[in-house]
Amino acid sequence: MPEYAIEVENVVKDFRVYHRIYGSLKSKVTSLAKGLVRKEEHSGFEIRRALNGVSFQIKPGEAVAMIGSNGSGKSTLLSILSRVYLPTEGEARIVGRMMSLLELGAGFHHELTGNENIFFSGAMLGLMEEEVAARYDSILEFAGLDHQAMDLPVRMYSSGMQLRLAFSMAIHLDAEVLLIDEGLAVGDEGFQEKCFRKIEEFKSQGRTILMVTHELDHVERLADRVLWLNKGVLEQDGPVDEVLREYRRTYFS
Ligand SMILES: Nc1ncnc2c1ncn2[C@@H]1O[C@H](COP(=O)(O)OP(=O)(O)OP(=O)(O)O)[C@@H](O)[C@H]1O
Repeated sequence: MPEYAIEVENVVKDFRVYHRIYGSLKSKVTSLAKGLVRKEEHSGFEIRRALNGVSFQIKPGEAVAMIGSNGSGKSTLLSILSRVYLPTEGEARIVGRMMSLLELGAGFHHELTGNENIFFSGAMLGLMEEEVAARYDSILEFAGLDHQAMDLPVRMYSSGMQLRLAFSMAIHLDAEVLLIDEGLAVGDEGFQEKCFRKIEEFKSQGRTILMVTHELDHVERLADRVLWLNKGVLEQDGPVDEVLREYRRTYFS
C-alpha cells in the first residue's frame, strides 16, 4: 500500500480574470494611446490567486473533510486533484483509482445515455466490460433508477438523478480515492442517509475520501480529519473536534 493516497505540495493556482470592456473600441484605443488606462488593464486581465502554497498528505483509508468560507479555494483544489486544472506551481498527486464527484454532473458525458456513461467510466477506471456488467444491477438499485432512465441521455436527468447515478457509480466501480464536492447536499434525506452508510463502508474498506462541505454535521459524522482553507491558505489541518471548535469560534461566535 502506498504511504499516501493524496499528496499536495506547495500548490499555487492563479486564474486570469478578464476585464470587461466598456465603451467603444475607439474610446478604448484613444485612452490607451493617451496613457489613461493602468498597465494591467492594457493586457485585459488581472491575476486572482485562488490557492497560495497549500500542502498536505492524506493516507489510504482516511476520510478528510475540507471546509472554509465561500471563495477560499476548496473547489479549485479538488479540480486540480481531479485534473480539471493544472496547478500554476507545485504538485498534486493521487495514488490509486480516483473518481470525483465535482459540481454536479461534471464527470458525465451529457450526450451519452446513463448506460453508456456507466461503461465509459468503468473503462476509465480500468475495469473490463464484464466487470462493469457484473456491477450494473447494483449500480441501478442503489441509485434507484430504472432501465428506462438508463437509455436516456444524461442531459435529460434531473440534478437528483445525476447525483444518484454519479454516487452509485463511484462506490460500485471500485474507486480507491473518492473526491466529493458538496455533492451530498443535493440529494433528499433518504438518499443522503444511504450515501452516509456507503461512505462509512467505503472507509472501513481502507479507501480514501476527500470531501468539500459546508455542512459541519456531515463533517462530524464522516470525517477523521479536517482541512480548513482560508483565502487560499491552509489555516488548520487536524482532528475534527479541534478544527471545528476553532472554526466555529471564528465564524459563529
Ligand atoms: N475559473 C475561474 N476563473 C477565475 N477565478 C476563479 C475561477 N474559479 C475560481 N475562481 C476564484 O478562485 C477563488 C476560489 O474559488 P473556489 O470556487 O475554489 O472557492 P470555494 O472555497 O470552493 O468556494 P465555495 O464555498 O463558494 O464553493 C475565488 O476567488 C473564485 O472567484
